[in-house]
Amino acid sequence: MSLSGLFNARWPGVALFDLDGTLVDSAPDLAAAVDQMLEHLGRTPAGLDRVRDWVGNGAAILVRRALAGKTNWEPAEPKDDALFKDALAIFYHCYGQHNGRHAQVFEGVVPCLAHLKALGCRLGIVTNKPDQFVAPLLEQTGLDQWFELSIGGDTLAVKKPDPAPLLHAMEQLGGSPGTTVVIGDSAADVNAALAANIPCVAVRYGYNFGGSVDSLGADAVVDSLAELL
Ligand SMILES: O=C(O)COP(=O)(O)O
Ligand SMILES: [Mg+2]
Repeated sequence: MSLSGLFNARWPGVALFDLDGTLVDSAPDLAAAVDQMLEHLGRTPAGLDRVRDWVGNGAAILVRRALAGKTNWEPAEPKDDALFKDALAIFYHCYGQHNGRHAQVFEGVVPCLAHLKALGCRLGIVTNKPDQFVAPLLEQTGLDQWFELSIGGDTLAVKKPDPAPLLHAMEQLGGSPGTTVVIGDSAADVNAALAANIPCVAVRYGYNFGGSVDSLGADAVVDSLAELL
């Protein structure tokens, strides 16, 4: 379906946005916190380019990947559990200090949100970022004014790619699969949208674990949210 076809059939409806890698380039702050955690544990820092590829499945998996030094982390041995718990606690502490410091709203985001709002759409965020970091980041970046609802990584018992957070947000905002669109940057978003049977737009400028978003099965793929205008 064309982009305009996808949207004209749905608006005014509900738009559910991913946060990290879609609305906000938060990887510099996440990388600073991951590297501080690794250094605290006596390990070599991973650096922004690697950490960017580890973002999108929530903080626990980000920390697992950082400890393993790779995206496809192996399930931890039982002996690693204490290390993982320590590492996660250190990460939360460090990210609490870095969250929002260098984060930038991506180009095209604000005009898109303004346009959808003017059409009467109801806007929500569905992110895997831990709940406690979501509101501070939205306030810091000024994005809080646009959204009626945000679902964080621990609002429900499951995260994307499980469809439940999208379905929950859609229902809260009075939408249905026929009047809702998901906008995200990674396989977690596209797979959640496919499982929820909600159309999905993928952005190319985000993280997506270092891979291309073109073949994930999104209904449309864009280089900027300004293309949705
Ligand atoms: O914390 C993360 O993994 C990022 O979450 P998001 O891409 O779902 O916003
Ligand atoms: Mg994302």
